Amino acid sequence: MKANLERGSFPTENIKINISGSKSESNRMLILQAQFPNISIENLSESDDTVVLQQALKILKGSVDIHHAGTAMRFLTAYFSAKEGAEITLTGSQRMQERPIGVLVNALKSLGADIEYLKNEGFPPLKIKGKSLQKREVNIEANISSQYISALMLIAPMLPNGLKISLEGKTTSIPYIEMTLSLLKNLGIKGSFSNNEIEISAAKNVENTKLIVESDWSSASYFYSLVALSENAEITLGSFSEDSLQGDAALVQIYNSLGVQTVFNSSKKTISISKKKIELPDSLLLDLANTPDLAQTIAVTCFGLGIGCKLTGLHTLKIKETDRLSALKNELEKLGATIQIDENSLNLEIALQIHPNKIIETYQDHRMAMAFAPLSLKTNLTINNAGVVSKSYPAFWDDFQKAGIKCEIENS
Ligand SMILES: O=C(O)C1=C[C@@H](OP(=O)(O)O)[C@@H](O)[C@H](O)C1
Ligand SMILES: C=C(OP(=O)(O)O)C(=O)O
Repeated sequence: MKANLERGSFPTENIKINISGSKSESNRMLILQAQFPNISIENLSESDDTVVLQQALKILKGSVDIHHAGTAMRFLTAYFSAKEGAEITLTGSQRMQERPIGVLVNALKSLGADIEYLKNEGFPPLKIKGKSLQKREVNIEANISSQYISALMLIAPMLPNGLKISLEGKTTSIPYIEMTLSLLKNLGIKGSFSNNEIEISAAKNVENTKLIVESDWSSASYFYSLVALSENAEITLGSFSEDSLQGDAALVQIYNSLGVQTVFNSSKKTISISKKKIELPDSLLLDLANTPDLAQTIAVTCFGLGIGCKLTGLHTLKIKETDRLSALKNELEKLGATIQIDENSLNLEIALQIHPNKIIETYQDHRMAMAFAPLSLKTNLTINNAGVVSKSYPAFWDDFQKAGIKCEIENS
């Protein structure tokens, strides 16, 4: 499937788009609901990553293919390890088999888990035999992926004595750890996170609780980019609130410096984002270690605006759906950008023009497709394998068209 995007101006009248639930919140809540079936969940994410996790939680024995879903892979590895009677082979896409999981597997093994590598040491597929994990203390390297830490936190209530997790090195993607802690606390489970130490209590049951998933701020980023690249547009997005659990709500501040103003309507749970005329910086300097999923959106917005950016804290990007730093460099260069990357940063220079009619490759990464789409306000472009968006945002192309973007979807 290809998306052919025709250069067009984004209309100024108010458009309302409802974005589905956050995949990060949804996938945590599903793991908690598997432990506490009296929890109900509203506004669950429609993402492939959530659907695949929900399906996997229905079985206790057999084989599960979680495709490209990182959180599902990491959370299920921990969950099945601690689930007595589980006998599961956990595998995923070719790329998933290249995304490291050794740090989490070692931590679980040190707690007593029975996990075997079926191909390469340190990587999926895994064979897991669930059992009661008796130990209560674990050390883990914290600078590779916060998902390993959230995975341990999510199973802590299942352990007889809860869990004390000591984090080693510089912790990355911290807001995702805080999100996990907040969700546990919402259920009345005791927990704390300070000075590189996390403690979570055991819990046999929790009160009947309705959890409402806030919509996905990472998905909202593509509309922020659209508004930033427009002449004069306003768009209303639901359902969002000012006290989000998602670190990517940092968009509000980041895009403010790119000329996008956000107004919260707390009674309707919506945000209205609109273009305001400001003097743009020549170059934007940002550390994205807390918000790695925004890196592609921001780099492409800066390129489209004709400003530079220096983005740091990007050391986790190489092990995501693709090597996102190389993918960004390749595709932005096609469009005329001058860009340097290293292990953890990206430097984009000011571009004076954008080459038209280019074909953007997506590297099986949903965020490559969605991050480049708003550039259609500046040039004609084609996005290859545009269906990748379903990993986090299946309705993306429909919503994009609803927003007034001229887009022809070619099924091939
Ligand atoms: O816990 C989560 O829901 C996530 C954590 C982040 O990963 P890392 O901690 O690996 O950076 C983020 O990139 C991913 O999309 C979702
Ligand atoms: C990195 C991502 O997801 P995951 O690691 O869960 O596959 C993402 O959605 O950008």
